[in-house]
Amino acid sequence: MAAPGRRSVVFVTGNAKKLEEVTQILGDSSPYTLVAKKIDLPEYQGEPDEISVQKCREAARQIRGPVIVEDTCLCFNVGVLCSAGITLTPASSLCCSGLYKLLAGFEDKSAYALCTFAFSTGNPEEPVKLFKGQTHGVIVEPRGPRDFGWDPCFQPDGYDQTYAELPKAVKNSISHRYRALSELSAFFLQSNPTESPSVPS
Ligand SMILES: O=c1nc[nH]c2c1ncn2[C@H]1C[C@H](O)[C@@H](COP(=O)(O)OP(=O)(O)OP(=O)(O)O)O1
Ligand SMILES: [Mg+2]
Repeated sequence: MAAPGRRSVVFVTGNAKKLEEVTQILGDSSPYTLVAKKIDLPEYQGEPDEISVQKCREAARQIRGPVIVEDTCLCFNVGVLCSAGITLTPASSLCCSGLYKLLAGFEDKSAYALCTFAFSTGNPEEPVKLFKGQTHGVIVEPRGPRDFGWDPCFQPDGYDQTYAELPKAVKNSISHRYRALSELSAFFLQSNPTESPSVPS
């Protein structure tokens, strides 16, 4: 239930761990309330921006109103295979140890997690807005709990623990998702309340 005076917007995701983190990061002080809707959206292919726009348009079509989606990619910096780096979406197609082995032959184990939130007003004529966050790190042999995707094999720069080993509060204060959510929150804070997203409660 949305707090009085606070705007609500539907967040479409099929990933419970993602939703859990988003809820923790936003806390009580966020300028909007997310109303979660569990829908498995298609896994689009393409550049991260394109994927997010397509995903958001489809979510808006289904919800018929203002909607947010989020897409996360793990991007590798190995320049040898492809100058633009390789992007795997979704990372679930590769288990964590597979991910490490994939890079075994490469000296460059650097990578970054890229999170993109996409917002649609629900009007298909209006452009989808994107809000992005990146966290740089290295791919390591998996360490820590294996309950969230590639967390055990991503070690953020400046830390000697993987995302999976770090306390949740620490991951949530440096993560790709945290950074992208800061951008999204700034947008909602700035946006004119009369034009801001709202859904019937
Ligand atoms: O912080 C993260 N730490 C580790 N792994 C993560 C994280 N965030 C996403 N992931 C995994 C889940 C999925 O295997 C892939 C992204 O795919 P992605 O399409 O964004 O997520 P999803 O399909 O699970 O949920 P959704 O319904 O929101 O599309 O990377
Ligand atoms: Mg997905």
